[in-house]
Amino acid sequence: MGGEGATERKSTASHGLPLLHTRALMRRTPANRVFAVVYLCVILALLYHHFIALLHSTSIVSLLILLADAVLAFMWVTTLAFRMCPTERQIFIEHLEHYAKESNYPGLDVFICTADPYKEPPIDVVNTALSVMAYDYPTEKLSVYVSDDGGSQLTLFAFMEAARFASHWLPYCKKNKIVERCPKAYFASNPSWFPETDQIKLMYEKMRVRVETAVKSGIISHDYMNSKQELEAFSRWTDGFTSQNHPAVIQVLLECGKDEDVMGHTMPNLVYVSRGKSINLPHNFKAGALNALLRVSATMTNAPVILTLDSDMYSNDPRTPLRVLCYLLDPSMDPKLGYVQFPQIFHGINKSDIYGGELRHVFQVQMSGMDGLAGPQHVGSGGFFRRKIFFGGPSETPEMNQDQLTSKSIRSKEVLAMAHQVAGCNFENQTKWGTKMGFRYGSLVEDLYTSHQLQCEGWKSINCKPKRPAFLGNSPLNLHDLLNQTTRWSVGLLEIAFCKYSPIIYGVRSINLLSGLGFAYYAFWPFWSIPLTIYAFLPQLALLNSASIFPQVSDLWFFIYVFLFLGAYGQDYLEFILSGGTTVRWWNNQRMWMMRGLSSFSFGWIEYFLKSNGISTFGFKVTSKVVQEEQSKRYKQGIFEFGVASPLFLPLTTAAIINLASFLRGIALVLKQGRLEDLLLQMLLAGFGMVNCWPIYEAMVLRTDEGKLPVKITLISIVLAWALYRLLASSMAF
Ligand SMILES: O=c1ccn([C@@H]2O[C@H](COP(=O)(O)OP(=O)(O)O[C@H]3O[C@H](CO)[C@@H](O)[C@H](O)[C@H]3O)[C@@H](O)[C@H]2O)c(=O)[nH]1
Ligand SMILES: [Mn+2]
Repeated sequence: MGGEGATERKSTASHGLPLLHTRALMRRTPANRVFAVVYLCVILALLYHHFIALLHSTSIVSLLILLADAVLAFMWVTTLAFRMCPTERQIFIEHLEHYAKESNYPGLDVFICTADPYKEPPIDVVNTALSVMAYDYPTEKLSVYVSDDGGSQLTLFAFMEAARFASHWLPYCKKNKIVERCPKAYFASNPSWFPETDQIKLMYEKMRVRVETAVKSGIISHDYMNSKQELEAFSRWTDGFTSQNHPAVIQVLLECGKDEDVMGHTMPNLVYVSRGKSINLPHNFKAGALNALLRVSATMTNAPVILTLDSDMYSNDPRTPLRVLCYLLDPSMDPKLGYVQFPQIFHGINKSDIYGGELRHVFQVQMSGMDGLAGPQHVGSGGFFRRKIFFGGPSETPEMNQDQLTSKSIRSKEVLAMAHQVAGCNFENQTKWGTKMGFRYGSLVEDLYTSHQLQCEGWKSINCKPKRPAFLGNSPLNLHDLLNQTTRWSVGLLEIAFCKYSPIIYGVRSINLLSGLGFAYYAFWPFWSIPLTIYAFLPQLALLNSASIFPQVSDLWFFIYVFLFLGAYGQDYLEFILSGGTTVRWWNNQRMWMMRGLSSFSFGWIEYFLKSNGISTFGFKVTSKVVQEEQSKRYKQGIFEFGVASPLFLPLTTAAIINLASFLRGIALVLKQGRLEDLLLQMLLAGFGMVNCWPIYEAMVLRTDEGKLPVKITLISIVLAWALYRLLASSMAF
């Protein structure tokens, strides 16, 4: 919301220099606070009503409804974190020159993670790397480290190609002041033409074809190797080498001060790292990869500032590091500031965002809310950290000494030997890595888990939300991938909710009450499945059995229900729209919230129990960034993609059938017995469910394309729906 906040009038800081940044509470804050008080009173009244009703007669139905409403009330309380102090900030990059010369800028080490050359095409990872290598930042201060958890020669090969192309691309961008520095995005955007444009485009295309051909065929032609050194690099893929079991491979592809671009300027460092892995040792997924990079980079450049990026999150603005400096170089900044977080913003999402993939609430609304407290959580990508925050709390960590770094070449034997040692699979044994140091182990959602613990140690963070997105990434463009991703998150979030650092116990005490609640909101995300499942099935099953379970229209409590529903939905809608969203996207977003609730969150619970009891090992399944053409066509048209016979769809289809059947039954009851008064709420609910389920009915009966719902799933869910109906009818629940 540009300009919503009343920005501070003051234009100079107390030391007389022009301000680097300002902050202000959003204008909606007082309204949010008043509404919260009113809403809280109504929630309490409803819970009191339930409680009294329970004293008179206890049934499974009344207990379940109480449970659902209690969880809803709890989740509402946690959202206070986002609504009490929503904050906006402004940055003045043009004032930076008053504070520091370029030569005094801190070093910046960029970490890019990739894990699978078939799900994350190496050419895309290369694009991400090129986009940050071309940052408007002093080149000698910039290093890019790529972590390849797939341990793949294909990725190394792609980066050798990238290093060569970079020597043309970087000077081209800087000379022509290109804003779009991710080559793929640049060439797709119909760029303005410069004398060298055609030539550069041809080079890019050649590189792309070589890399893609290598990935397709699995063969890396030696004809492309320019030096003996490059050839030798591949000799480390010996016979026993697998992605899960191999020694560390580190290859310096570009060295600052040694390698030059075609104009004779130095290049930034570019280092390929595939940390050592052993099938007998846990590797802790992305958190493990990032910790290996923390150590490897410490042996080489040890920059005081670190940027983490996912393989698909390319830079969309070359001046992003300067924005961060506006905070880090401000002498009046709170020394506890540990990291600056940019929201994740996605490209390629269809107009109506059918899968709610933009996560607008998280990135555009809630992070601004947390910004007014101790600061937003880290979201895995687009976080600029002070390196020292990974080594202790703000009071324990002095500024790191940069002089200890030798001036040795990062290609020297000593440095490389050290780097290989710290990237080995055994290095972390009996150390504090993952517990007190680096990214923390113990949750599949390592970003939330780590940032929560960092804030508990006293570190603070800032949300940076420039108009032009700093980074652009991929969101799953297929329903099954999206539900799988949410299931993984659910497992990781429950690991946080139930660990000894649970935000609801530890966080609320260590950070502050509201921030703790904000972290709890995410950790307890899978809890949405409880009220959503109850409200998607119970009133409808009661309706099928002709039983009324809600107050009559003439009853005051009827209006309480209506107020609570409209109040929550209305506020949610307003926040979505005020942050720049559209009504259609909001509608789809709430639909996906229900779908996630019924499917992913519930499966997340199951996986979590299996995992925590040692029955199964649920790992980090990387989301695929490749989509088939037909699928992508349907996605662009806004058609839901089912296609596979996945159990993840079963709760959705079963709910769709039950809501439809109960709505029809309700109509019959109204027509035959005139029972609109006592069944209205249930009918409204079933009707609302039906409208939301429309794409499911379509996929069940109307569609013939590959993305329709497999008949098997429809049949199983009919049986399930029937069984549920019979079960409840016979259990005398009503
Ligand atoms: O063993 C692994 C698994 C994954 N990754 C990397 O982790 C990143 C995120 O993986 P992705 O499959 O894209 O997961 P998402 O669910 O899309 O990621 C979101 O959720 C993750 C936590 O679950 C965060 O780490 C991410 O930053 C956040 O974007 C990618 O760059 C992967 O290469 C690894 O490096 N090693
Ligand atoms: Mn991702």
